[in-house]
Amino acid sequence: MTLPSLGWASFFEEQLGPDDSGQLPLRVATVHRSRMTGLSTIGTVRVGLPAHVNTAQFAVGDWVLADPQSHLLIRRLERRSLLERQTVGARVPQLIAANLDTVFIVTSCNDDFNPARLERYLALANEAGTRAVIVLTKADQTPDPAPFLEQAAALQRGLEVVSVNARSPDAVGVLAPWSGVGQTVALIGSSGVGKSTLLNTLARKSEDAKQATGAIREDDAKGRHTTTARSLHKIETGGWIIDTPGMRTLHVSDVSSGLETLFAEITERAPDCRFRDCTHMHEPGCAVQAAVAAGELDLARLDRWRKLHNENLQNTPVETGARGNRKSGPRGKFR
Ligand SMILES: Nc1nc2c(ncn2[C@@H]2O[C@H](COP(=O)(O)OP(=O)(O)OP(=O)(O)O)[C@@H](O)[C@H]2O)c(=O)[nH]1
Ligand SMILES: [Zn+2]
Repeated sequence: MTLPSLGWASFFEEQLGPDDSGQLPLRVATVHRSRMTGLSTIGTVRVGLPAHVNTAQFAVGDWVLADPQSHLLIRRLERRSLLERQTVGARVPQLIAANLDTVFIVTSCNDDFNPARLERYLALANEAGTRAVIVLTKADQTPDPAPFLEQAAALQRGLEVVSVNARSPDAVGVLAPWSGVGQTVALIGSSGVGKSTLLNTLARKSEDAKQATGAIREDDAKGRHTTTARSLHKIETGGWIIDTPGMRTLHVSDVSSGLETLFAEITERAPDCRFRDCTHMHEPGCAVQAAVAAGELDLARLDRWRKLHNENLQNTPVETGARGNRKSGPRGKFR
């Protein structure tokens, strides 16, 4: 395996200083409570963790530098993208996957299809700094997937949407544009939509994937449950795929820029409203309501935007500085 085939790019190379020469770059492949494994040019290795290091600070897909002999962790490189989510009661967000090029938001051509839920996933993917693709599974179980494709495509400007039978090898070809050598994707979506099935179809025929997952399983042989852990799998077409645990409830917080991208047709109109703090509900001179009245904007979509926008405001921590100045933490994808 070469570093570029593992997703290494100039973005990471540029972070190396003179002191880093000779150190071993590793791509984090699995993260457990007290253990991490990484992939490198030499295969799968267990990453040595210094005493003060908590594995919760790492995500599958991270790039780290390690000592070439002992494999002891030296430092993590800056991330190009980071998919994370806030879970109820947790102080810090849960890291889902790092350095992704694409998130496959998986849903199926049946009752699971739910625009409001897909919008939540889209907000998360946008905020992570990755491209989102909607993958509609179970296309073989509906007489016509076209209405699902059409509805999904309307959820965000320029959004790419594909439909597949996740059990068919044809899915590999359909998803190939995002699964080539050096590309990394993550799967997110509700339980039962076909994420595991898709993963198996995409990763099955690759000998490398068998080796990587085989080696990791061996490491876990002493009765530890590893099925819920996320891991990096090799795709037949050369890329890497990260499975994520099913998300039952998905609350949004800290996704303001993700929502702006998602609801561009609403947020772009706001500057034309008469009042700067217009809520687009009943104010005079509201450009958004005018668009609804003119039939250019779907009222249901505006309602869903408001719900997510309010939920995000409510859940996003705002530090209050001296004299009550509102001050938020640093945002953006470089963390
Ligand atoms: N016919 C058909 N069945 C599918 C397709 N995708 C998934 N299935 C079936 O749907 C069921 C659920 O698929 P899974 O892959 O387990 O779903 P999941 O998203 O991984 O679910 P969790 O592991 O609970 O998150 C399985 O019985 C699959 O065989 C598809 O495209 N076509
Ligand atoms: Zn308005």
